[in-house]
Amino acid sequence: MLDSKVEDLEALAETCLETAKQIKGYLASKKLPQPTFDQNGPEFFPPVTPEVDAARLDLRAAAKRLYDLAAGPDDVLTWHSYHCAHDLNAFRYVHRYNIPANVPLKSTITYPDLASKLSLDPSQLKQMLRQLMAIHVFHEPSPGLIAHTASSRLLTHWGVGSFNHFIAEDSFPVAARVVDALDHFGHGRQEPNKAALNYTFNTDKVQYEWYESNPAVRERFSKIMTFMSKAPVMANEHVAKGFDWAGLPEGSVVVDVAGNMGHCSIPIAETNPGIRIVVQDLPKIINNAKDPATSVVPEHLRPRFEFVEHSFFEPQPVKGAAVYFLRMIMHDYSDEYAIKILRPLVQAMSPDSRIVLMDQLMPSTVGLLPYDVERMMRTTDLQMMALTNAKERDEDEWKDLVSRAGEGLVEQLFARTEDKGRGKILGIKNIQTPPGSTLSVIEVGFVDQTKA
Ligand SMILES: C[S@@+](CC[C@H](N)C(=O)[O-])C[C@H]1O[C@@H](n2cnc3c(N)ncnc32)[C@H](O)[C@@H]1O
Repeated sequence: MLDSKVEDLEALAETCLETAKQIKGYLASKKLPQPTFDQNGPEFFPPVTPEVDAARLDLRAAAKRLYDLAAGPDDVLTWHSYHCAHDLNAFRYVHRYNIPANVPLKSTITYPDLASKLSLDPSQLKQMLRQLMAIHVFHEPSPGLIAHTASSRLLTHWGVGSFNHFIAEDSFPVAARVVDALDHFGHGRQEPNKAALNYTFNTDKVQYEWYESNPAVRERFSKIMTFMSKAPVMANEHVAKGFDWAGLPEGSVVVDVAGNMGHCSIPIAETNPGIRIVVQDLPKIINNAKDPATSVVPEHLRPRFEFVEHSFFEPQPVKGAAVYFLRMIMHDYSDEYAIKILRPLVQAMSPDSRIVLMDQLMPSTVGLLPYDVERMMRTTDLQMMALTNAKERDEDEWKDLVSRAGEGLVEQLFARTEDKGRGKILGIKNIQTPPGSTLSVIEVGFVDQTKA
């Protein structure tokens, strides 16, 4: 990984050259296409070896640092921020008026023709699209003619397009109101319905309830979730690798708490034939999950899956499960509410039950992770604040959360054991980050206080 302290222009340029050669050479040796902005190029960077992936991360980090140093200290404060604000605005315009689908894929269109097709003002259309052309989204093969690039073509992709649409239309206005929301509701509020989303849309509903009453947003969000669960950094396959599922006794029950359609438990069930899965979620989701027409669980696994309506704020009906598994749930909630979700689980646990959390593990400071990985994690952290007053957590924050969730409950649970649970607390037993995953697997159970 590129040393986050390197500032020497030549050293950075050398990293760029070395890694560029490594990547180009690898792609050529595998007869894979070279990166291009051309609309006929590949939609996504092809899957490569972990070494080439690491070279890509170094190249991006070095090139970005080189760019920033060459630009000077004022640029990030002035032009960079200026560009970001208006790029997002232009993306919003592009989605609002369905421009990507109306630019021909194999030919070009003039500004007046596209404007007349969509009842837009040709001059404003040109202003907006030319802003995006600077970042390789649409281009003009000759003056006045609009054509797609690889990126603008992807705006019509079900997953990437929905992601970009959600950022521009649904997140950008909310992000702009975070500070206003803090002023309005007060700093450090824990309630998930006193966040910037609530301030922006003047609603008391929490994020998911609000999406329920806005089908277009819900649709975009659910497409993003599906798309992200296929993205290599968040792929379901990592679930099977981060915890010793095979070490659970035959017939063990794993409760996938707020497991949506049960997609994350598929790799667990697939690789561990002795495990039964109970997927819990809200009624509408469970209806879809159960329905063979919409189920995502392969038919041969269905006999080992049970789908149950259950709100995680209520007492947990499955007692003494081997594992209570929560993927991407804690990061939706502030500490106060995350504890309200964890405590019913602790009350249902037996002494050897575990809670397995799968979420981001934030680095303890900045610069410890590859630049782009850290950027993704920090931006997600702020997105959580904007949506529900929540956050991503580092190891100390996870430890603190977990031990508070167990306070006062451990003694009752161990009442029938010889040592009465003396000196035990709910704590972290292990943390693993599967290679290539931005989510870590945090194993929680009863541990000796002295070892926590
Ligand atoms: C970010 S998704 C995570 C889904 C799944 N665990 C995954 O990793 O893909 C959050 C899930 O929490 C569910 N949810 C929201 N509020 C809930 C509640 N009170 N009780 C149970 N599930 C809830 C949503 O329906 C959604 O399926």
